[in-house]
Amino acid sequence: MEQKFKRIAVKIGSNVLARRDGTLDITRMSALVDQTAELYKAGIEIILISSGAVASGRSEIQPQKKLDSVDQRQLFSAVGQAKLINRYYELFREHSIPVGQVLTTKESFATRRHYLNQKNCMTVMLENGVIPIVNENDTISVSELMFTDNDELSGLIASMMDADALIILSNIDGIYNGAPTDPASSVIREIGQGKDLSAYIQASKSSFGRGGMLTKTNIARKVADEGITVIIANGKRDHILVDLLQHPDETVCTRFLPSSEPVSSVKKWIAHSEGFAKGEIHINACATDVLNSEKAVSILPIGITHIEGEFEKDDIVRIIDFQGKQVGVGKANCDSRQTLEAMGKHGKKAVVHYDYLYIE
Ligand SMILES: Nc1ncnc2c1ncn2[C@@H]1O[C@H](COP(=O)(O)OP(=O)(O)O)[C@@H](O)[C@H]1O
Ligand SMILES: N[C@@H](CCC(=O)OP(=O)(O)O)C(=O)O
Repeated sequence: MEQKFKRIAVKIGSNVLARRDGTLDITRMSALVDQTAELYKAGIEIILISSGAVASGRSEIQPQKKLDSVDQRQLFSAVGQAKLINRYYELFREHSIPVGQVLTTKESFATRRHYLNQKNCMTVMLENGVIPIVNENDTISVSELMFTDNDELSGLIASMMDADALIILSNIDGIYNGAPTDPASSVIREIGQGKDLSAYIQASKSSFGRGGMLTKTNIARKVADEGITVIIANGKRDHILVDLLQHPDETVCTRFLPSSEPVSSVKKWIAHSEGFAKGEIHINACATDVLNSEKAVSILPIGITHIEGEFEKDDIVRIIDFQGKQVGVGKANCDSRQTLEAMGKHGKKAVVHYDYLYIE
């Protein structure tokens, strides 16, 4: 087998694992496990991000009274995740491959300490030949602080674990250049950097999914910009995983071409931490120009016009240009009070150092 990728993250969407009636499609799951085992035995390190907890719990339990959406998610995922991981455990055991469960929440990515702790957990699993099977801990996730869907989670995991590729398996062959149901539409096979896809994406999403194609494309672009190949393919197609790696040219999918410029590990974390930003740093036209140039520059007080919000040193802040457009995300080198004091002055230390600045 061609070994272009040494480490891959594979996201298996709810719709790949759920049948039309919401029950777990064991045949599909078993086929995907067989393929994962084949790749594993060929020496590829694999991290699975698997949805399906809510979908598999739904068919297991009939609530006594009508439940609101939060109660439903908590109840179904508590029951369903146990069922899901048990299935994976049994199916991988037939290949003598150990697996481990990693349940996480969005907040666990907020601080660098938590982030590195999770990274360490999965690194030690991979070093010991264990396949991590990751899902959101839906039982304790707070609605406002949930991942948009598991596409977002899979992007974070691929980035955190420095994967060479992220394969997102959905119930569709890739991104169509029109409505997927329109016979005139076809799958876009390759997407280069900076391509705007918004005109193609329909608001529709599949029956058990949470995010839809728009989140998939946004995440895919961001992750590819960090130098990771992203592939969107149909998890319901037989042999898809192995085909994608063995016969990439003949296998229908959408491939986001990765940036050739490497992004440091800490910048990857910052790039995905935007949701935790505590404040905004507004910069003037001159600072915007320098930031957009090829040069490696930090945000200095002289280029700052004003700030929004209160932040501490090491908090995540958004960088806003003179036209009000967000141009980046960074880790503050000082708190908001010190920034206000230094703002507009020459010869002061950087408010966001280049090493902790991710330009979009
Ligand atoms: N241009 C497009 N190309 C492909 N799929 C699209 C497009 N626009 C909208 N979609 C919808 O996105 C769905 C897949 O996203 P989603 O429901 O989030 O799946 P998953 O549960 O696998 O994450 C497809 O089933 C399709 O209905
Ligand atoms: N954590 C949830 C997955 C929710 C979700 O957004 O799934 P998906 O539509 O596959 O990205 C579950 O296991 O049911």
